[in-house]
Amino acid sequence: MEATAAKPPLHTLTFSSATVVNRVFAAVCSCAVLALLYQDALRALNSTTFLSFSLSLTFLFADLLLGFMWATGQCFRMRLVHRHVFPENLLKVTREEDFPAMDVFICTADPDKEPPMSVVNTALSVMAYDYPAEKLSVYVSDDGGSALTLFAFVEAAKFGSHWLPFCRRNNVVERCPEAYFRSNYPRSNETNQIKVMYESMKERVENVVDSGKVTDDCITNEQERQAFNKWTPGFTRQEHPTVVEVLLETGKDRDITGQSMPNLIYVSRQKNRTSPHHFKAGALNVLLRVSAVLTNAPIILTLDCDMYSNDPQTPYSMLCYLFDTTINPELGYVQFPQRFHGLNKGDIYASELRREFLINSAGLNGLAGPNHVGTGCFFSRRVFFGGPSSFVSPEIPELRPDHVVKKPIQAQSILAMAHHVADCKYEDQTNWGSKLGFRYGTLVEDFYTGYRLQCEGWRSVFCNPNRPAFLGDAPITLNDALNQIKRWSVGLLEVAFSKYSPVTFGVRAMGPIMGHCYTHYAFWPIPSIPLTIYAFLPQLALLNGVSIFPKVSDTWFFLYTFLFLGTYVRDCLDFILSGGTFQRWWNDQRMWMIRGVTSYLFGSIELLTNRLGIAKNGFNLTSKVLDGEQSKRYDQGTFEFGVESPMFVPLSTAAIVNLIAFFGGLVGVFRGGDFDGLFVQIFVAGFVVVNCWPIYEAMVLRTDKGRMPTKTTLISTFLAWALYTAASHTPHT
Ligand SMILES: O=c1ccn([C@@H]2O[C@H](COP(=O)(O)OP(=O)(O)O[C@H]3O[C@H](CO)[C@@H](O)[C@H](O)[C@H]3O)[C@@H](O)[C@H]2O)c(=O)[nH]1
Ligand SMILES: [Mn+2]
Repeated sequence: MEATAAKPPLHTLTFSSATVVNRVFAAVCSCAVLALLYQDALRALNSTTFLSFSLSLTFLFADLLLGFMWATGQCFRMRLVHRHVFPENLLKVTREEDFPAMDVFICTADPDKEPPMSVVNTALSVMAYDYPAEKLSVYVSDDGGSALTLFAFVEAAKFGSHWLPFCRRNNVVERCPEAYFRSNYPRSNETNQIKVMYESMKERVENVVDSGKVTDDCITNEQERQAFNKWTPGFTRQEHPTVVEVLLETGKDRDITGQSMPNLIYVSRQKNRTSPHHFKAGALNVLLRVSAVLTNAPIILTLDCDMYSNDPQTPYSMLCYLFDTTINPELGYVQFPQRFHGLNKGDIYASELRREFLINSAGLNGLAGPNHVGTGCFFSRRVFFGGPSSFVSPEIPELRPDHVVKKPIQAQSILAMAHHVADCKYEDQTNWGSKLGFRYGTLVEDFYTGYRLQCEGWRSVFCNPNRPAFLGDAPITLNDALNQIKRWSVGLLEVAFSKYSPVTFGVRAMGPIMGHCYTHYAFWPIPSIPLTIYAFLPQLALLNGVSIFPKVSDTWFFLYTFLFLGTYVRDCLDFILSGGTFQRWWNDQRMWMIRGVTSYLFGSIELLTNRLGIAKNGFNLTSKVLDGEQSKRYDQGTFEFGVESPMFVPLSTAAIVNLIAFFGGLVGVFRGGDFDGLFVQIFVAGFVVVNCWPIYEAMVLRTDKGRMPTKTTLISTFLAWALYTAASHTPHT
């Protein structure tokens, strides 16, 4: 200890005094929630009619679920800490020669939804890291099996030999070329030259992508020809052999100044229709094995194809945790948050997911560490082979994390082995996906894998520097945004209802606090039930003059007010104190309600149909293509409906029912109705109406292509009418 004390710190940890406030608040609110449930139960017991009995029971159930989500959500706030890293001290305690080697994994799956140029930009941004090039390898996994993507990378390798030295020489911070040229970069001869070079590469790539094939005149040498020859006529996305192309080899390939380039390797694993490929988790496991054979770096960085590096110094921050001797040897991964570029001012679709990606992750930082979010995460390779003290050996010694690669990556035997481990039958009868590597069985492989690693005893750290380490694309249409959340909902519920459910297995393995944090996420879509109930029932009752909540003059009314204000104000404060804006918070709470009757609901239904064996949906990629008109509307903060999505139906039905109920309720009260008894319902309907403004606009006022499709409006109006009719025929007594 004495010897290390003299060294400057790499990392500090301080406890936050907010923890005390959080605990007190949680205790007070818990009492209020219990009182609410008691009140619900009391009403059910005292009800005199069947209708009021079933209504009270329904609300008891809804409040129980909301209370459950609220309670598990408090676990994130039980031990707040601040961590700070000092990357500037790194070279004082260690030398660059001692940096560990690093393998970067970039996944892409479809050249139409994920433009190869954007994948290339991500790769270039990490190839240009301030990190010894001979220790850096970038692996690209192409699940789209596309010659177009390979072509883009052939071009990127050539451009990289200019780009990397350019960044170094000029100390460029934006090392993603597209972001650099978008920024206010200094204009000089040199920057103009590199820009011309970039633009011409971009044009070549985009021409090839538009034409859909790599023609002979695009190929410049024999090695390239051999690579593209693998795309024989029978080669399709679903059925093709493995392609491993070493595009750059460190030590051999040099940039224009003669410095070594990092390794750049294109991998498209073998696919056939009969073997399950397990989507991204499957792709990552292939990369784990291929990279083990080729380079076997002890550190692995995983990135989605759109998540480019926004800071060349990021590895330094990561190393501050890794080299800090005061940190647990059980540190398994360092997670950077998902952050996005191009969000509009109000972030109308709440794609920032501030609560999930920033607030909660920061909360977990004082516990066993944040959950894994699929991208921007530095892993120790060892975590994929069993717990800290229970090593699980892979089938062949070449894949062991301590295996040392002695041959150059282009050696015949090495490449042959790489092809072998990328075979689609390779995993049969092995532990891959269950005990080794990324775990299978859910559409949220990231969440599930991180969870299982933490259950095995690995810990993690959350690193959220002021300058975002990575930036990605967020969906710019409502339909895309809702579909993404729907996929997550299905995936999370798959975990929630599996034998490794956090409520049972997780709580046992990690203890109650961490276990309940994971429970909160696994059951993330559950508010769909209370939200759907609250979106329709009080309103339909209101239209029929039936009072279902306490009167304003009743003391229980204070409880409702306290809970509503308490949770809302609290949430808003959390949001703003973490750096968000009021407007974004408002849109965030709106999206929560919208998701409740769309993504969460459809996701839950989809899980149910999956389990019943009726249908099984795959991994629907989120589109990263920008349509000019859509982008424009998005930038103006206008909601994009446009397509006839089934999810829009319950959404607009709820919007219509609430509007009618609100005005119907007001009219009723003016005609001498029971204001005292109906106030809460009128308030709920009014609150929904205020939130639904963009929907009314899209249904009636707008004429652009992003308006609500007329068919959806008609169906929803009919459904609203049907609900109203059904409700008014329900016997009240
Ligand atoms: O069969 C597949 C499907 C997807 N991907 C890749 O997975 C990544 C994420 O896909 P995307 O459509 O962008 O989904 P998102 O919802 O934006 O991704 C979030 O959610 C996913 C789990 O649902 C995680 O894998 C991601 O890391 C996380 O960012 C992309 O790079 C894809 O290329 C594959 O490699 N193979
Ligand atoms: Mn994405």
